Amino acid sequence: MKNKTLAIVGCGKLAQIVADALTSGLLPDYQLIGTYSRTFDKAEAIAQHVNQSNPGYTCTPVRTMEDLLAMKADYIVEMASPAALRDFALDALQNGSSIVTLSIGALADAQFYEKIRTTARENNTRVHLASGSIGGFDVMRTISLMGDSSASFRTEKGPDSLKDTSVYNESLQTEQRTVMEGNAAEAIELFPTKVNVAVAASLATTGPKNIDVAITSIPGFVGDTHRIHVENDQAHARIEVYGKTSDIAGWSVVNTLRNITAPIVF
Ligand SMILES: NC(=O)C1=CN([C@@H]2O[C@H](COP(=O)(O)OP(=O)(O)OC[C@H]3O[C@@H](n4cnc5c(N)ncnc54)[C@H](OP(=O)(O)O)[C@@H]3O)[C@@H](O)[C@H]2O)C=CC1
Ligand SMILES: O=C([O-])CC(=O)C(=O)O
Repeated sequence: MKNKTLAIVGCGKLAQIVADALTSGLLPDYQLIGTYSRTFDKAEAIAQHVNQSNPGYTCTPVRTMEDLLAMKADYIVEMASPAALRDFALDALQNGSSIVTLSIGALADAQFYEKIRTTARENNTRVHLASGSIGGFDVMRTISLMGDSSASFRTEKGPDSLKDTSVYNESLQTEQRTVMEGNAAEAIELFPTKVNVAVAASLATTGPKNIDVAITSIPGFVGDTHRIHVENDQAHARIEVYGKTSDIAGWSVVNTLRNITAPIVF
């Protein structure tokens, strides 16, 4: 039975994975009621896709964020960018919509994080951080809860995925190089849409300014490998996730939505 309403912000590649999960029956508890994207045609394409797959289904593409908020969906799935999450999240939470987000980088800003936390609590809404291209939040949180811990985050990627960034130059096509070293707050500043995972791991462990982050470019490498290491004097965990594409991040949204309504929760 469809007892939760859903809206999507950001109708790109990963939104298509969620739309396909809806039409293939993997999200039976949700009714997609609205879509919004910077480019209206993309919001329309996702809405048409779900409407056509199920006669009688009504998902409405909208032209503004205000129109989407007015739908008061139970859950808004954000798959646009950290900047987009910053723009609408507080209004959505005040308006009674909970959020499932992939653009966790926005929460590296401690003041924004705190505003989100208090607004969600005051309005009885929640923000679900999808595991995205990593995972293991449970063990990261558990070890961090136990007491003094340290955490590191290492990413290996191919040079092509850095092409639209300030660290890119042609020499990366032939030379392996660590293009960024610092913490997660610095990483998301340098790569505003590409290292949500580093911020997510930091929030689950020692915080954006206290996790040691390095990003290495490897010639010819396809996809991303993320390695997280968290430890205290009692426990020690290593999490390694390889994604050939970012599809795993779209699927993690499907998994998060299923967990929200599941009788047995992982
Ligand atoms: N946590 C994680 O592991 C991961 C997180 N991500 C996050 O997910 C986001 C989406 O990824 P992906 O689907 O691959 O990217 P795409 O570029 O394919 O899709 C993003 C869509 O969002 C739209 N959009 C961008 N900004 C806004 C805005 N302010 N308001 C409304 N719509 C907007 C885009 O614009 P338009 O409609 O004009 O095309 C585009 O259609 C990434 O930007 C990143 O922040 C991605 C991968 C992994
Ligand atoms: O897909 C990935 O490997 C990571 C990514 O884009 C992000 O964290 O935003």
